[in-house]
Amino acid sequence: MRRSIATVSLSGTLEEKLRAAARAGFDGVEIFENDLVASPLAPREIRALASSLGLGIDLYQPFRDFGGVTEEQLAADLRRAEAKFALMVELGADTLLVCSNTAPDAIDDDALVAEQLYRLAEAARPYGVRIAYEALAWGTHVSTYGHTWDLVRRADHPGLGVCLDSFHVLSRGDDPAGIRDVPGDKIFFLQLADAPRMAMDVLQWSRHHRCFPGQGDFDLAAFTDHVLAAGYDGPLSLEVFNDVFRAADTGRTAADAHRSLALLEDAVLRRREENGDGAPEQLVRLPDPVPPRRFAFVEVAADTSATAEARAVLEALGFTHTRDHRSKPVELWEHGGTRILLNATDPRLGHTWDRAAAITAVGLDTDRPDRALERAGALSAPPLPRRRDPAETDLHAVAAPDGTAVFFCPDAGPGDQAWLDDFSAPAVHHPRDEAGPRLTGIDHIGLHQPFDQFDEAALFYRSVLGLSPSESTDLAAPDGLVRSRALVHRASGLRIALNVSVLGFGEHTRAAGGAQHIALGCEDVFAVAEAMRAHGRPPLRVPDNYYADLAARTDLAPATVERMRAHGVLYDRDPGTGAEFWHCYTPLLDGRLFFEVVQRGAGYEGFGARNTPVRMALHRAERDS
Ligand SMILES: O=C(O)c1ccc(O)c(O)c1
Ligand SMILES: [Mg+2]
Repeated sequence: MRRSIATVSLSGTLEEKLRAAARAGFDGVEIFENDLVASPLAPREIRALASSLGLGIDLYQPFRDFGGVTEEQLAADLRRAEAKFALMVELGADTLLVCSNTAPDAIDDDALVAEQLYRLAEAARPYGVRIAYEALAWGTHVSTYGHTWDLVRRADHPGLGVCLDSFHVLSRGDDPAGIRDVPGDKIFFLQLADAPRMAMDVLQWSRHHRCFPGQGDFDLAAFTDHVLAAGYDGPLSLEVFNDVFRAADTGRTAADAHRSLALLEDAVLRRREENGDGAPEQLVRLPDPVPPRRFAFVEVAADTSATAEARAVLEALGFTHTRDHRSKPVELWEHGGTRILLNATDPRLGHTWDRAAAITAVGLDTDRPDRALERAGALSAPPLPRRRDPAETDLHAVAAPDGTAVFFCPDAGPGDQAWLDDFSAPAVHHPRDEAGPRLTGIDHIGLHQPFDQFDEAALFYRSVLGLSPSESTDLAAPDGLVRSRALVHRASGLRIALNVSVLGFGEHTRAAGGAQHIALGCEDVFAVAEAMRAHGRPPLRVPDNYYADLAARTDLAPATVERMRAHGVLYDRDPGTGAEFWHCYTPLLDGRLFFEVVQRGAGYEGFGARNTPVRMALHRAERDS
């Protein structure tokens, strides 16, 4: 379908916004009055610029506080409207969004509002302008789409219809299914915004926390499906008021926005097919997601100064340096099927990331790397150019928003990873099942995100890899709130945890790229901790206070708590199922990266988040010492 975006959703000047929207692939824009008023460009020049960029101006907005006013006020409003209609003719915009009245003294009289809307539509007619009437969730008397439709029906003017905005409908908990009863040709415009669930004043929620579809908690596929079922075939237009996007890079946000609509269209299409409803042909299908099976590897870049320590820690965790890359200074470290690549000298080798990061790449075992790449491309994540020798495996990779390279590794079954041939034959022969504690694989990775890329990153992993996001939680770190959100592939158990400093500053921002981590699964966390100690790299020591609290709030036996204390093992339990979780941490490597060792009891789905503030305080103390 036609894809549009309101200029309020992007940072920058009007001109920058238009250019970014066009570059991201949008067909049209909603022009916000503020953006136009502040622009040095004349309306005709804006129209010409938009047109040269291939953008239509699908809507002009907002026209506020109309309807339910005195006759005297109405005269002033109609005069104000005439000026906007004339402006819209210059702009080449034919739809004006009129918001429901939010003035405290608005008159609660439907007959009066309907009559005034009729007069407005009648005044717009000579200009070729139509009126799309939108219920703001905080409108004084008109706050629901059902009410706007009543009024529009009552006014009965061909140039008057409703504008549906998903935020205003879903934030109030209104049932969107009733939209199906509105005639499609009376739905003049559709605005889409998602939002995280928040218990707060709806105006503040709307003005600061909207996000793109797929980034929040609303079911926008169902919402959009209702609107299409009503017969609407106009633009899908994003209208997102968001404090972070207002400050973020315009081009990135536009690309993120466009990706969200591609994902939404695909979700609506699949939903309609599942329900046996016909899918309108304007809906574009994405290539199916290719489920990742497991982490093939995680690549860690360590500055030369940190490589010796990185090696020592990997050894203490039970890894063996088995092979070297044939053309790059990359070491392969293995423990059974768990693999870490240590990029020992040049962290930027062959990749294009633009910021120092401890985890520079992840490899995912996938059935069909070609299809995974195709889906990524359809979601505006183009293949990453790579330097490689002709003889080397042509691994497909895309860049995540923070620059982490995501490799799709062909996986024809255990032991058949072609990319391993790019490494020397094993230098030393290692028996497959060494004595010592067993790691069971990479349980998850934790990627700290730049302040303005958190929602974008979550949508990237969700859409490109088909992972399911959890709700985000805020954790009180020693120098600021850290927001955390997990993305999980339910069938394979592949997990990625994203973190961000909520206010954009704090220890994790000062340290280049923030602290990232690799969590290794095991069957016996105490045995791994013991082996780490034996190798001179014991887990971080956890304060006694933690264990005193643990003993007080759980029924763990004193001897068990003492054993945890002795090994630096932390604990969590799912309050619902009682499933348990044990974990311990290494110190920070190079101030940027740590390893975690986790033991998941059956059915435990979390990450021990309640212990994260303790861990952050420990790492901070260590860094400051
Ligand atoms: O927050 C507002 O005032 C506002 C204005 C125009 C809209 O379309 C909207 O959804 C909200
Ligand atoms: Mg709106």
